[in-house]
Amino acid sequence: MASTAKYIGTGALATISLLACIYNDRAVFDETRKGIKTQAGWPLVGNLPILMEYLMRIHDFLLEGFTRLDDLTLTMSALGIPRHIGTIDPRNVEHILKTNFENYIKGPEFHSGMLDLFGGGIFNANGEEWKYQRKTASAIFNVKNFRDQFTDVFIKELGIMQDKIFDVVCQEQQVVDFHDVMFKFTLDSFIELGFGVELNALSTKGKVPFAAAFDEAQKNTFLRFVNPIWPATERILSFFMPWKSSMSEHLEVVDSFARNVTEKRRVQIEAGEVHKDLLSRFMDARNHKGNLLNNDELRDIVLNFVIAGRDTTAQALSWTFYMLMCHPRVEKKLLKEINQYISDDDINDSASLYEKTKNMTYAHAVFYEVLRHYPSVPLNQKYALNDDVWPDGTYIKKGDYILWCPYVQGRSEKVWGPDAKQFRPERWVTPEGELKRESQGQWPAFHAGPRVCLGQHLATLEALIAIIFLVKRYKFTLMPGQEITYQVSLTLPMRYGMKVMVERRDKDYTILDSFWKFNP
Ligand code: HEM
Repeated sequence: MASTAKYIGTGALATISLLACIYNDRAVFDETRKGIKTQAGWPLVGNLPILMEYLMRIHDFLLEGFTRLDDLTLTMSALGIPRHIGTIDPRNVEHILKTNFENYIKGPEFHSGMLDLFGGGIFNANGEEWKYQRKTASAIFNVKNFRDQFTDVFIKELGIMQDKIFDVVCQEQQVVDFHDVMFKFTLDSFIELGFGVELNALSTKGKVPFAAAFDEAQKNTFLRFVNPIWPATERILSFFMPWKSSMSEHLEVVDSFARNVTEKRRVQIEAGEVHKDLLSRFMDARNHKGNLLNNDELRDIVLNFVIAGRDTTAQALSWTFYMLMCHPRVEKKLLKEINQYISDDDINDSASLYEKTKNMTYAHAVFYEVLRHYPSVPLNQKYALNDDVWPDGTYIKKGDYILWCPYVQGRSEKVWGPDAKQFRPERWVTPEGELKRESQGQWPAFHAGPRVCLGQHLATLEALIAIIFLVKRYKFTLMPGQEITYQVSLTLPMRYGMKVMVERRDKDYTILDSFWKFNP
């Protein structure tokens, strides 16, 4: 008996050693990919350990990888994770998203990890299921709505932000989490625009339960992409850490929020109310099978549009103010442009504000430069349906997962030149003073091609109006001693928020002086 066990043990060891010799830099049974620079890993497990080690700063880990291998396309193999080929080459990105977009879909791994939170909603859908959602939603993103309705809502919510938060913080010389305020602003604005619900997050102390659960659910969803055994891990975590809310508890909270939104609307419709927003369009629409949408489908629509409308813009605004606080030269130049274009009367006049904002070159340049450094979707993935050859000659096989990395791309000197890491909005302005747009392949902050962000003009308008309003009225200063970094998630939130001190620009005393007397 003992000798049988010994034979089995020796055989197993010999097999593992042999496999380790063959697969000495990659996951077991993974083939090498000729012609693609490869990040070498450990025998048998490939890059899995290093991925786990650097998970919480994955975007910088990838940036270091691309810089070290000195190439715009690379691959790595990791045990349990399908083969991924990553690129930051603008020509390849353009090819994947535009020229040959039909070959690249949201893959099965993406789909299953996202399913719990996003269901069959637009971010997780392919083919006809995606098409009907895109078409239905497109109808509300028109100039008339932008000019007449959206700007009004943004101004109203900014007024609440001013009265309930920033003016109070100024007066009471408190510190406030700017990131949290931006999330409340975009949540209130989008829930009202899209679904006709007044959530009043800006008037609520602390985090709204829906928002807290939604953030955690998104973080867990991202972690599923780098954890091949996530179903087991999530179950084990909830067993051993019962005091921590589990993924299913977070999902319950977001689920009931989304279902309440549609239920409320059904009651309103029965009472004879007429609505013409995103929700009403989807309630009247037919899905890809020709049926009216059921409650599950409507739940997915609501949640997909909340992530689209709330998170991305709140994050972009937060990173914008972080950059402004770190670059006083840019802030000064932006304030000059704002004061040149926008009078105090314009601030409350939607039509005038909308028209004037469109012509503010430097404000746009600041926003684009922020999205180059901090793209709200920092990393993205698709799945190749068929073999393909990218413009740089990379051979893609049917079934490969491909990645493009806007965070890495924006900071790459090979893509943006030697000053890539500098925050310099001037790069977006031509010598004639016109706004310069780079190709979508070079700057895919809003994606590109048929699946380009549907809300890019809405987001830009919302962000610019908020920037104008806030920069004109307040001077923000970073609370010292805090770490500002990103949270690894599907989008790019700030991991610990961003604490700021606030002064009104129209006051002739500085609150910061007195603040420091109390907090030396
Ligand atoms: C700064 C703000 C924003 C940024 C940077 C941004 C960026 C993006 C990106 C990168 C995608 C592609 C995601 C993917 O499928 O992989 C996307 C898709 C989308 N975005 Fe935005 N977005 C922003 C704001 C908004 C807003 C305010 C809305 C309003 C509803 C919106 C609606 C959408 C929709 C519906 C899609 C899916 C398009 C499709 O698959 O056909 N976005 N966005």
